[in-house]
Amino acid sequence: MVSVIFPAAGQGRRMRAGCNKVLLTLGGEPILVRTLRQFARVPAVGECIVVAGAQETAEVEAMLAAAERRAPLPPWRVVAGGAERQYSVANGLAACSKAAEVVLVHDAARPLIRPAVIEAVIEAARAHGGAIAAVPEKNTVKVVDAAGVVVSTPARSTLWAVQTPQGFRREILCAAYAQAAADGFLGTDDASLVERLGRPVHVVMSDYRNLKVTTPEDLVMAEALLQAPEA
Ligand SMILES: Nc1ccn([C@@H]2O[C@H](COP(=O)(O)OP(=O)(O)OP(=O)(O)O)[C@@H](O)[C@H]2O)c(=O)n1
Ligand SMILES: C[C@](O)(CO)[C@H](O)COP(=O)(O)O
Repeated sequence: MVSVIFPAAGQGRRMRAGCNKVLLTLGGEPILVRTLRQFARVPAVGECIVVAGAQETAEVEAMLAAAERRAPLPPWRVVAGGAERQYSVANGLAACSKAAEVVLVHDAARPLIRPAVIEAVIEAARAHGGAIAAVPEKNTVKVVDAAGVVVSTPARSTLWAVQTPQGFRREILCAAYAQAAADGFLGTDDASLVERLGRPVHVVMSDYRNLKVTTPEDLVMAEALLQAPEA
C-alpha cells in the first residue's frame, strides 16, 4: 500500500493572492483538489494525508468532501501543518498508516503531475528505497557568493531540477525525518533528509509540465498547459 502526503499548509506569499494558493481555482477546481485527482488515477494509492494550515483544516475538509461528491477520491484525511514545509511533512508522516510500504510526498501546488510519473516513482522507490521526480536542468546554473559574484559554474550535464513526488520506503523516510529533527536540519526537499543518511535516491524522468504553482505567472502557465495536449 502507498500513502501520499500532500503538504498544503503554506501561505502562498509569492502568489500574492491574499490566500493560500492551493485553494485558488485552476480549470474550474481548487488546485489542491486537482492535485488529488491525479493520484486517484493510480490504483496503488491507498491513502492521502492532506496537511493543511492549522486555521484551514475545516475549510479543506469541506472542500475535499464536496469534491468527493463530484467524483471519487482515494481515502483521505486532513492533519494540521507547521511553520515550514518540512514540519508539515513530519506531521503528515506521523499520521500515515503503518501498513504503508512506500510513502510519497507531493506538493499540493503541483497539480499537473502525470499518473505515469507517479507510478514510476512508486516503482523506483520500491526497488531502491528512494526516488524523486526530476527533469534535466535547461538553464546554466551558477554558484554565487553573498556579494553577488559568481563562484563557479557546475557542469549542466550533472544538474537536475527536482520536483515531487518524492517516494521512499516508509521506514527510511521515518528515520530520515527523525535524524533531521535530532540534528535541527532543515532541508528544502524530502530527499535531502534521506541523502544525509547515506541512502541512495534515484532520479525518475518527469516532465516540464509538472510545475510548482508559485508565482502569478505559474498560474497562467498552468491554465494554458491544462488546455495543451500532452507531448
Ligand atoms: N509551512 C508550510 C509551507 C509550505 N507547505 C506546502 O509545501 C508546498 C511547496 O511550498 P511552496 O510552493 O513554497 O508554498 P508556499 O509556502 O505556500 O509559498 P510561499 O513560499 O510563496 O509562501 C506547497 O504545497 C505548500 O502548501 C506546507 O505544507 N507547509
Ligand atoms: C520539494 C520541492 O518542490 C522540490 O522542488 C521544493 O524544494 C519545495 O520548495 P519550496 O520553497 O517549499 O517551494
